[in-house]
Amino acid sequence: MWALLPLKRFSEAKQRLSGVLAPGERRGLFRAMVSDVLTVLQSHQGIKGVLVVGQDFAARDLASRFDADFLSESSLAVVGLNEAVYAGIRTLALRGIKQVMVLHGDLPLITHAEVSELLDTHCQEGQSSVVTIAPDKLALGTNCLICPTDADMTFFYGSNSFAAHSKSAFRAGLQLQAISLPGASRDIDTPEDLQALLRIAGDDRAVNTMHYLHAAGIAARLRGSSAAVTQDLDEQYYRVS
Ligand SMILES: Nc1nc2c(ncn2[C@@H]2O[C@H](COP(=O)(O)OP(=O)(O)OP(=O)(O)O)[C@@H](O)[C@H]2O)c(=O)[nH]1
Ligand SMILES: O=C(O)[C@H](O)COP(=O)(O)O
Repeated sequence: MWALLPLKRFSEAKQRLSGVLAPGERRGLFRAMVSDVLTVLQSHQGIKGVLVVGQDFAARDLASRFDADFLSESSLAVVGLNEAVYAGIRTLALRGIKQVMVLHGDLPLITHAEVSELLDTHCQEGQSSVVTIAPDKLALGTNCLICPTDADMTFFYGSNSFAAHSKSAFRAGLQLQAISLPGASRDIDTPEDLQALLRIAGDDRAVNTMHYLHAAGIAARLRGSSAAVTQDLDEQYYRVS
């Protein structure tokens, strides 16, 4: 099992946080969140390697710091996230890697135990015919997805991608499993997500991200902001197949 981490140009990352973060802060936060994800992946025995598919030097640099392989999008004729994911999976397939976990860089709360749970769930169901998805907290997006690298999957990252990937798995003749993972379900897209992160992070979760948010003064600024309305969603555990 390899992990595939698509990363867009750092200067363009996290646009939805533009209202509360300066451009440099968005880059800094993105870098810290990706570092948290790479820390978990690199220390996990079940993940044999990580391939970063990226667009700029910042992504290449981060990949090399975490001993991940790097695939430059400029060397490929691809446009956008879905084509980048497809190209990354093809690259892994050509190397003889059979299974891939695609995940996003904005999941600083993902834990080692959650990766284990995702892998165990996927592996116990005959890996070659199953797609396993850990969606976001509203079960709309696709935060982590495991599939065989030779699966005939079309990718639909964007709005409502969880439903679209479920259909894609069905069309490819694969069984879909969905698993709710509290940390991995919390991608950090909006100011409200950042507020929630500041409330719930702790222990050994999101270490780089929390350090950055405090060091850059963002935590203090956001905590003082009365504008943000925060609403915690149930972190209820569910599993469907
Ligand atoms: N390699 C690659 N990764 C991408 C591309 N577009 C998005 N990503 C990555 O895919 C994940 C989801 O991306 P988006 O939701 O589009 O962007 P975001 O930066 O998380 O948030 P917004 O800018 O607020 O939309 C992030 O980890 C991005 O870095 C792309 O064109 N190429
Ligand atoms: O399909 C998805 O899950 C989205 O492309 C993920 O990105 P976001 O959660 O950062 O919007």
